Amino acid sequence: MSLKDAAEKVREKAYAPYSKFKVGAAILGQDGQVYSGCNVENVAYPEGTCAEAGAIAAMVAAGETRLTEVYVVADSPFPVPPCGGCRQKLAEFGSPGVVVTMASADGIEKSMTIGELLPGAFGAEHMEGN
Ligand SMILES: O=c1ccn([C@H]2C[C@H](O)[C@@H](CO)O2)c(=O)[nH]1
Ligand SMILES: [Zn+2]
Repeated sequence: MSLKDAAEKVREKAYAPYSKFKVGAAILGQDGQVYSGCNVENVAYPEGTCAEAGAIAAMVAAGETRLTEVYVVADSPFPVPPCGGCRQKLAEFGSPGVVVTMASADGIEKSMTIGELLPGAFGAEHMEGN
């Protein structure tokens, strides 16, 4: 299944009774497998998790820790970029050149790399010597 199809399919499973904003994310692992996740909200609002985090958790649980492509879709009039926390999470497992495609519900797409989404990222190199 394509990343687009996987993201659209998992978006239908999103649990978003509070924001009513359903998001689906699919990532391609270096192993060639597609991993997907949706946002899962909670009545204690800060405990909700993003779609990207769910997809990353599925990938790591399957034993893969590198991602090579990302697709995110939301029920929005225009493509929605990952939140700040998800940018950092994506940067943990993907190189700066990895392309993140964001899509609106009616198929408008915008692509940016992880490096563009998170310039000047905090990384392991900043902790050298510790
Ligand atoms: O890239 C994004 C942006 C938002 N959300 C979720 C979090 C929350 O459940 C809802 C509204 O912010 O959308 C994601 O899953 N991914
Ligand atoms: Zn997020």
